Amino acid sequence: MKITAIKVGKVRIPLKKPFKTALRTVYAAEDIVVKVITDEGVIGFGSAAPTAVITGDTQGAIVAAIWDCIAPKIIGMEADRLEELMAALDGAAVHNTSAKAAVDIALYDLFGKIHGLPVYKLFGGYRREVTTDLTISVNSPEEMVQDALEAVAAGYSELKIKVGTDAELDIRRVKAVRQAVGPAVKIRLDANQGWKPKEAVRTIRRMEDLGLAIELVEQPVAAQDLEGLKFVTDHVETDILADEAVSGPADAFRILAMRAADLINIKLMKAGGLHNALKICHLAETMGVECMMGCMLESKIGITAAASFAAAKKNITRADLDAAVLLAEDPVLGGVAFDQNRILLPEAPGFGVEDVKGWQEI
Ligand SMILES: C[C@H](N)C(=O)N[C@H](CCC(=O)O)C(=O)O
Ligand SMILES: [Mg+2]
Repeated sequence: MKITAIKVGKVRIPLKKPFKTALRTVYAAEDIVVKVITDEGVIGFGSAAPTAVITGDTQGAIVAAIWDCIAPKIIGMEADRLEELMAALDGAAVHNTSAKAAVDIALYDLFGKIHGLPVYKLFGGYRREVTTDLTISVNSPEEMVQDALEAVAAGYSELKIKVGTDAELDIRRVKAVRQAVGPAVKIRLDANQGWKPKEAVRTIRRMEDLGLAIELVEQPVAAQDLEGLKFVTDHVETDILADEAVSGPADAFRILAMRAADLINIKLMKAGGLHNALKICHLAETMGVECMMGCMLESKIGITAAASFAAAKKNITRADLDAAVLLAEDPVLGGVAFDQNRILLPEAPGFGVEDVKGWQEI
């Protein structure tokens, strides 16, 4: 079965409320949706989330990379020659990880559909469901307490609290949330690069002294500052998770070799898709480092792909795959189902994605 066409479109999905981090404020997910089509009419669906402040990829850049570099390589290839397809994808351009992720996701969806296998089984089938946290945007302590209480009432037992705008205020934010939700709720923090290394150590140690029981702190310092990240990891008790510091397997290798972080956050948009996520996961497992599966602000296509991978692999012990529930609408037909904090994997072939409502071809 040959790949005969790649179609690219976009879909804009408003958020239930603004999503605020130390890096950006977002009001809508602006997904790029890709359809890889075969001569027998089978369609693989993929998607990309333009997150320029993290990956450098804008909507325009993603579309251009697919049209100019990836599509000319992929069209005409056999749809089930995955190894050759992934080599073509990686060789099509350097960087451009979101464009590669969109096509990689579509190719795995296609492969699963051709062979009648859900992708979570294809990658190892370790679990049939994944538990996700819910992210609390960085706001005033009062607003964050309100959001945290609503999240717990909605069934979330793990909260990812955004911090990183002001270390003193961050301590008050986390203290207020901990007091409000009680000791049973797991709290992880994401500073999105907002602190300097010594400031991060001071802040995390203060939280430790206050007994705030923080499970982990994600990306406390600038993405490129690996020495700073290691300094923080070496000087606090709390686990440190590398996010923006790890895009692809080569970054993961460097961080693992340096022992610069205790945990790694894999995201398909940073890694360039599932085939590179697999390399990161196995590198980390080899070094005894567990991974979280994370996401950008993306539609249920990307979340289904990420959840399929998280479910498949034993070494992925945490999931931050809440993007689809932060959206006010769900235009994707098929894919994962949500039951409070549980993400249930589809048993349909591929990712079980059938169509996307409101998809506008570019
Ligand atoms: C949506 C997810 N829970 C999350 O927080 N991801 C962020 C980046 C998302 C974005 O800015 O689009 C992260 O882990 O840093
Ligand atoms: Mg993060």
